[in-house]
Amino acid sequence: MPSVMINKLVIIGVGLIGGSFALALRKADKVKHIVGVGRSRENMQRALKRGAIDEIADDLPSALKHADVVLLATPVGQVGSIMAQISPYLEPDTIVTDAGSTKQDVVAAAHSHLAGHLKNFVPAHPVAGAELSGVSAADAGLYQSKNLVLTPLKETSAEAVKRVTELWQACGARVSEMNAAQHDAILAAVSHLPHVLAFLLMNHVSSSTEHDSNEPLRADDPLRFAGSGFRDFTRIAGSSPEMWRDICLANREALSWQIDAYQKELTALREMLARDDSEALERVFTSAREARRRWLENKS
Ligand SMILES: NC(=O)c1ccc[n+]([C@@H]2O[C@H](COP(=O)([O-])OP(=O)(O)OC[C@H]3O[C@@H](n4cnc5c(N)ncnc54)[C@H](O)[C@@H]3O)[C@@H](O)[C@H]2O)c1
Ligand SMILES: O=C(O)C(=O)C[C@]1(C(=O)O)C=C[C@@H](O)C=C1
Repeated sequence: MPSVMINKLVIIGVGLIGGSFALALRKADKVKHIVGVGRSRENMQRALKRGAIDEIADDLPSALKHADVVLLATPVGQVGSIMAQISPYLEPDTIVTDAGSTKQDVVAAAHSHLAGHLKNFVPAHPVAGAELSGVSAADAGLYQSKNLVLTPLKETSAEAVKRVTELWQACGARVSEMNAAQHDAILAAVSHLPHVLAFLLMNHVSSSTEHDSNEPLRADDPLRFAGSGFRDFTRIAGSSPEMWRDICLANREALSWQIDAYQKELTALREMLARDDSEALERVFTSAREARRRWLENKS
């Protein structure tokens, strides 16, 4: 792999994901100059200070001039309007990629707004992250040994896919490809449903306690007695509400399917309790424990 792979990288949305991409490529010595485009001046100053970017963009036309690669790393609900804004200023050879957690919506937005640029558009999703947001949480090691899924369009050129693959590999990621619908169906099960469950469990337990959110927990508040199991299950309820609003709406069909299927599992378990069915309960828990053991052994 050549050492410097890109002269000018533009990151639109320099938060956890965009900032980590920048820091990882810098660490690997693969990029010369990084320009950040942001919404909050404060976060962009932080990105400069952390060394994630070299320059805060003054305007899109000058940011995009001579750009080799543009990464869209804002919440997915913003992606369509950003594509429409950048489209007039993209140079023919500039590769555009993204990091959105959903892919069918991003692909549809590209068809609407980047129609003349599809051969250089490479949709991507790093399956790595945290419940933290903003560039302060960015980490050069975030993508190490993590999955990165590409969902190229039929128009995307093999050369553009190769270049984006090399960039993510330089960040330490394991790159694979699938189509956008398959991606969204899989991620609904392993990422979107778990986040919804964590948010709802947190609300369910805390709303039953009815205290002022600024006051310390009351002596009889159930949350005072929540242990590490509750903490592990709800870690991801600390995630960005804006980001998860956009993900849930973008992938509503696959997510709704998962919610219905999960609801059936809950109903079945509720019936086992009602009929005092200890064998069925133990069977459910055993098969879950086995499935988790197999997953951890095989995921490497
Ligand atoms: N957090 C994760 O675990 C994770 C993992 C994989 C992919 N993703 C995806 O990556 C993307 C970014 O997520 P994140 O965790 O880095 O979020 P983040 O909140 O840390 O960063 C997003 C940044 O985008 C900026 N922004 C928002 N709208 C903008 C606009 N219109 N123009 C310019 N900047 C704008 C925000 O100010 C923020 O700095 C999302 O699409 C998300 O679905 C997140
Ligand atoms: O580790 C976390 O906190 C995450 O939520 C990361 C996580 C996930 O695994 O669900 C969240 C959303 C992304 O699109 C990819 C990764």
